[in-house]
Amino acid sequence: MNEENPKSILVIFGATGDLANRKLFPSIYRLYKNGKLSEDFAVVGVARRPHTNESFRENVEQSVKASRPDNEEINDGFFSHFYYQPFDVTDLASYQELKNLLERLDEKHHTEENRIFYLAMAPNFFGTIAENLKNEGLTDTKGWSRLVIEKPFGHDYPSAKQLNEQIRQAFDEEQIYRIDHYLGKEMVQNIEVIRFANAIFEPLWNNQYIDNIQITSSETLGVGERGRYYDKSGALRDMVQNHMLQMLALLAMEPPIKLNPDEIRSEKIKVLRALRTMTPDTVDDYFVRGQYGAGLNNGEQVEGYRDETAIDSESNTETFVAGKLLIDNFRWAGVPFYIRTGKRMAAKATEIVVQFKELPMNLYFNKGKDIQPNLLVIHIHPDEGVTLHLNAEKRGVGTTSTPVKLNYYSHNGDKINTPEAYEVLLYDCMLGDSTNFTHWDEVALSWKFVDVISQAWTAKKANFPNYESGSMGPKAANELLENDGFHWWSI
Ligand SMILES: NC(=O)C1=CN([C@@H]2O[C@H](COP(=O)(O)OP(=O)(O)OC[C@H]3O[C@@H](n4cnc5c(N)ncnc54)[C@H](OP(=O)(O)O)[C@@H]3O)[C@@H](O)[C@H]2O)C=CC1
Ligand SMILES: O=C1O[C@H](COP(=O)(O)O)[C@@H](O)[C@H](O)[C@H]1O
Repeated sequence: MNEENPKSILVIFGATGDLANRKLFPSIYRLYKNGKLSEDFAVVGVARRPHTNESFRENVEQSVKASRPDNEEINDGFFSHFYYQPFDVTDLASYQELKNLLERLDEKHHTEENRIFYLAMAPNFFGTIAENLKNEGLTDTKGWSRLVIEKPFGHDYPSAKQLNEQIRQAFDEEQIYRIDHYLGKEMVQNIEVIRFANAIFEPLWNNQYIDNIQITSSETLGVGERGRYYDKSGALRDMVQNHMLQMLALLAMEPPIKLNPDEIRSEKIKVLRALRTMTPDTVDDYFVRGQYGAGLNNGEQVEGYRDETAIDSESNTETFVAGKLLIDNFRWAGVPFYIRTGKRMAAKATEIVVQFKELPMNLYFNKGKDIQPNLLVIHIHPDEGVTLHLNAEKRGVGTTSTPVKLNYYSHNGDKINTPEAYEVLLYDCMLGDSTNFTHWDEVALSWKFVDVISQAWTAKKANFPNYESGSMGPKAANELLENDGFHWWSI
């Protein structure tokens, strides 16, 4: 295999759906345009709707064009790699037809019988598709076969375990690529580089020098069209179980002995194992839940969660979570990791703030007044970069200090050239690099941590709604930090 230009057929189950159209087709195009796909590739879309290759290619073209604001000319050759097969995943006959098609395309596109099966479909189909692919011989090729699975991977630990066992009947762990799109974000991948490639941070990266770490992922959008899924999920399962815990693990893990998937995972897993587990009685001391009411979103009046489409008018589902997590190991004992995520908040931003401890004694500057703590801010989205907050002399005012910021932005505002998370992850999968996908052990530990909290919350009805749309969440989320003498740094 050519490492730079992998040869494979990508089969997208759910090719007429939202994810395929908004994320996958534009990402495949970017890989093509950036020279990361060889000419030896094919994409086969499958779903029930009756498309021909031509009408499917028109759809792909529309979706790619919608993602390119600059009206650029798109080479027609790109679309000629796309094929469509009407397919019902529950009908075994469809798999034989697909097998025949893939064999023909292998010949035509020289794809060496390498296959990626991307399940962009409702999760209740994941197990069935995996089993049928194996039983009908689609994975029995001279090349490699990989399975990409979208979230949610289960609803809790028992359902995730059951799903995993079903999939493992057909695919080995090394063939399974569980997507967490946050792991494809440039600045999430940068966490390791910032930590392990800078002599100035790693010696300070522990409970002697760090006061607390804050991870915020706030959204301005509400639940939108996804009410049916979301009302059964909530922010804890939708964001905390996966994205938030993954970012925490990257921030807290020990340096891996090698930068390979197994070593990195093994360090992340140790962090998840060291998380202090909640009990039903302690959940309220460490976690805050919220649900948005009506309010303002970008200056416009918006309705509350319970009035949104497909949401129960008495829904107990949380659209906001804040939590204080403790990692009971040598490096992090006593350092709170605060997380917060929610919908319909004041800003769309994902940001990590590392707050360093104050100096033991302020000898010279701002005598008698507070000096600002040093902060390292990792901007994940929409800004991508790092800001270091320091104190410097206030010009011409002798021993008075003033806060200063050192900024590094990784893209110079040129968003179009920042790779999309899906583009990065698809390419990794084509290369067989599973570093930025979640291993079953990580998924299992994350569910076990989260399940205690969700069980406690299901058992006790909340007093919802408890935060206004357009705010930064319920008051209790601020109190969580204030009780420890901290506050959320604004994002
Ligand atoms: N959309 C997003 O931004 C995100 C989505 N995800 C996950 O990705 C997956 C897909 O989501 P999304 O694209 O939004 O879902 P959609 O509902 O938009 O798409 C579902 C797709 O499945 C196809 N489908 C449904 N039933 C069958 C069947 N029996 N046989 C064959 N095809 C079928 C549909 O096509 P047809 O009707 O033509 O059969 C459609 O292409 C889900 O697991 C979701 O949780 C994860 C993160 C973000
Ligand atoms: O996985 C999900 O993530 C999005 C937020 O992703 P981002 O890249 O825009 O930060 C969230 O809206 C969605 O509910 C959740 O399923």
